[in-house]
Amino acid sequence: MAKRIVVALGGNAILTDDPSAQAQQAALVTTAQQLVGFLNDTENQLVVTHGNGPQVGNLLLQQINGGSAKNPAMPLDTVGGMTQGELGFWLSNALNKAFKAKDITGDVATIVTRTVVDAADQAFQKPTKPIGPFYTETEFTAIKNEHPDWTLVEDAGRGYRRVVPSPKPTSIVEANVIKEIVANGTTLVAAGGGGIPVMTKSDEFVGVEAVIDKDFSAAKLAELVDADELVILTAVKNVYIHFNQPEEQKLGKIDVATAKQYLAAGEFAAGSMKPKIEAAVSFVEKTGKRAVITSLDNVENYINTEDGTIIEP
Ligand SMILES: Nc1ncnc2c1ncn2[C@@H]1O[C@H](COP(=O)(O)OP(=O)(O)O)[C@@H](O)[C@H]1O
Ligand SMILES: NC(=O)OP(=O)(O)O
Repeated sequence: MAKRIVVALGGNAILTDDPSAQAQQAALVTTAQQLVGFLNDTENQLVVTHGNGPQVGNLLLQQINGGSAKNPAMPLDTVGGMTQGELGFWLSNALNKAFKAKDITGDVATIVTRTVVDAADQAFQKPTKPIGPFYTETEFTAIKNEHPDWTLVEDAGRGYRRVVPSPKPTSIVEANVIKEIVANGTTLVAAGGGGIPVMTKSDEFVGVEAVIDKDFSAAKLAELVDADELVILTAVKNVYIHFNQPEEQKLGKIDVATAKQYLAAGEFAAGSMKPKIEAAVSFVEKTGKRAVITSLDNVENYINTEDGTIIEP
């Protein structure tokens, strides 16, 4: 049966060890070859969202370091929009290439997307979203002096990283347009980097300096475009409980109540698997449809065998 699918792409879909434009585009070519598996059923409709944490942080640094009075650094929301263009361009090219290789007809497009957030969101008081590069201890000290207003955190023994507020999406401005376009069979890249955060002020949209979690935006978008399935693609084929412990246990098909129990029991790491489960739970509860968490490498296998972590109503 034909499905409308919203996919959220994790960092490993785009960025390898090499942050050059060439390497990121090469990674996306492979990613797109895997993504088009979702179009094996030619009636399926596909919307792809993606992260932008490394890209938005890197681009912001280029702005700050290269800025001048005549060529000022742009604010974070605008830089987020710039990464939608950057990654949407690369991903559109990669999808067109994969379509050609598999004789898939249809158009590909990227839509600059604004995601509405709430000014009262507590996330503005506590930055949590890592962006840009990792810093060594020495770099950390220098950067703290240079940018005393930045919040930097230690990230799982891998170094220090700047963090910015990551409010929850309450709505997506372009959702109706996205729904209309995807319903007509165009494969869309949308809400990249979680969407550009905006608030409404006096009936106008204004940008907000934040980076929204793409898994939450994907869930919100999937809900608003009446998707049949939310697919969150990351580096692991399955979600685990007791992850990385001797008694770790792979999760296959589970119901949403069980997912919520595991969430409450603290089974999923904050900043990595927890937001994915929360996003999946939100979509399943709001729509009665299912959400899937699996790896890019497993897309074909998931489509054929339903192997992966599936959260059902
Ligand atoms: N309970 C868990 N089950 C599976 N993976 C987990 C779990 N907790 C943390 N992880 C880690 O979370 C990672 C996914 O989060 P992250 O790398 O932030 O996602 P993204 O793909 O969006 O960049 C997995 O690759 C895995 O290493
Ligand atoms: N915006 C966002 O969630 O980006 P990452 O997935 O790259 O952190």
